[in-house]
Amino acid sequence: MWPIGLCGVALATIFITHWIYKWRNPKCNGVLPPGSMGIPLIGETLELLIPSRSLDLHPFIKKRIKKYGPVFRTNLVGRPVIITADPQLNNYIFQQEGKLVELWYMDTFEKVFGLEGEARPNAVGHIHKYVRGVYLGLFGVESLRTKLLSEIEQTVRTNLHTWSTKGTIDTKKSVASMVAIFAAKCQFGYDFENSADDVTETIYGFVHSLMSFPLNIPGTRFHKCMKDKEKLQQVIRAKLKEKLSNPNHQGGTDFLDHAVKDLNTDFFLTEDFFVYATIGALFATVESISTAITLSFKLFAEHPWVVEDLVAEHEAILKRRENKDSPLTWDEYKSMTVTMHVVNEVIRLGNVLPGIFRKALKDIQYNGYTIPAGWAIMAVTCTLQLNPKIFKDPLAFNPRRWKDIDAETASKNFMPFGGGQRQCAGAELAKAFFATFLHVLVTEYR
Ligand code: HEM
Repeated sequence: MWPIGLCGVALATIFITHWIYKWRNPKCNGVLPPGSMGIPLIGETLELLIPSRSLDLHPFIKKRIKKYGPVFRTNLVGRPVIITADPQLNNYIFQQEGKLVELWYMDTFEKVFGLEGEARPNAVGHIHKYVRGVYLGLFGVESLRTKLLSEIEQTVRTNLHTWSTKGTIDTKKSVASMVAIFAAKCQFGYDFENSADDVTETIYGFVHSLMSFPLNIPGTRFHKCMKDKEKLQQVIRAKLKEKLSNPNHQGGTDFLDHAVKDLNTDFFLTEDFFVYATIGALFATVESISTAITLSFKLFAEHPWVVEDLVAEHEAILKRRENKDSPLTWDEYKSMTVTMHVVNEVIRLGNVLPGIFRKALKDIQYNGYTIPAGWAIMAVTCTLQLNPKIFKDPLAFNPRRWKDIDAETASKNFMPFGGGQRQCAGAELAKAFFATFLHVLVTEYR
């Protein structure tokens, strides 16, 4: 019996050793960038998930750039990944959409946002064209000018008033709820004031817990996130059904109104597609804007002179108005130079999107290294924004620096909204929301 047992143990040891060797030395038709694949199954995920309390690059990335250079390999949640903080390679990758690379999200995100199959909302080609067109129509400059700017102002005024009646607020949660009220209204027609159910709590729960370890068992943060997502799906689906069953439905301007008009007119335009795309838009809006505004509170507390600059600009706007109580106009918004410098500076330091993900469709050669087909690529663009040659003393919060940065330098060295075909479709909305928030804050409150 003993010899058989020993043989079994020996075979298992050989198998495991071979498996670990293959894990650490993945196959490649060339030379892989340097790096480590971490421990089997989870790779180096845990280190990246530890939140960073600094405005600097995440320690996971910083440590590895120092050790391996700006392009290195790793493994995240069981996926081989190339991380690049090399601006030249990043730009090249953004231009290769649909050719050498395609959009890719972590497997968790794929499940959460329905990014699987031929009809996924993040597909390339005409699906992307349709989705992008809808987003830009809903949140682009024209929509902001004619409709959304005043809706943002109203939402901000109501929420700031509520905050002012409380002793203290949890900033991130309160800002996220404020953005969620606006987003739910303009994306799926949810009327917060006249609804019994508070969907903003559900949106916050979903958004807040998504960046956690994807372990879906009761008691985990991720499990709560999935429960909130299911509830959100039900609310959006019910809203869609309500619109579809209303024979008198007049074409409105939210995401679901597009669904009513376009449902089943192409193979991908299903109910599921619209529900997932709405959830994706909610996440993109709430998480990004609330992170930036929350950070601004901390930075303002440490730099009161920035608030003084803002007050001067906004009081001048009020002075120029005939009626001080009239709503913010598009021309006034467009005149906010100091405010836009503050918005840029907070977003520069905010690192709102730590990485942009793609998947290599073919082997990619770069500087003697090969990125193998099938591997994920995480492009880290915030190294550009922290480049001391362009942004002197890069970790200092100094909105006045933007006075000396011309448009061309900014376009090459400031890419918080990404680049290429996938450049952020909500950038104008994010800036307008932030600026309107600052307008109400500094003119009405101390
Ligand atoms: C400070 C705020 C924001 C930042 C820093 C930001 C950043 C980004 C970045 C870097 C990308 C490119 C992703 C990629 O290439 O894979 C992106 C794409 C996108 N963002 Fe934003 N975003 C912000 C706010 C918003 C808002 C408010 C929305 C509202 C809907 C939004 C919607 C989108 C969409 C739909 C895309 C995909 C565009 C496409 O694939 O054509 N973002 N964003």
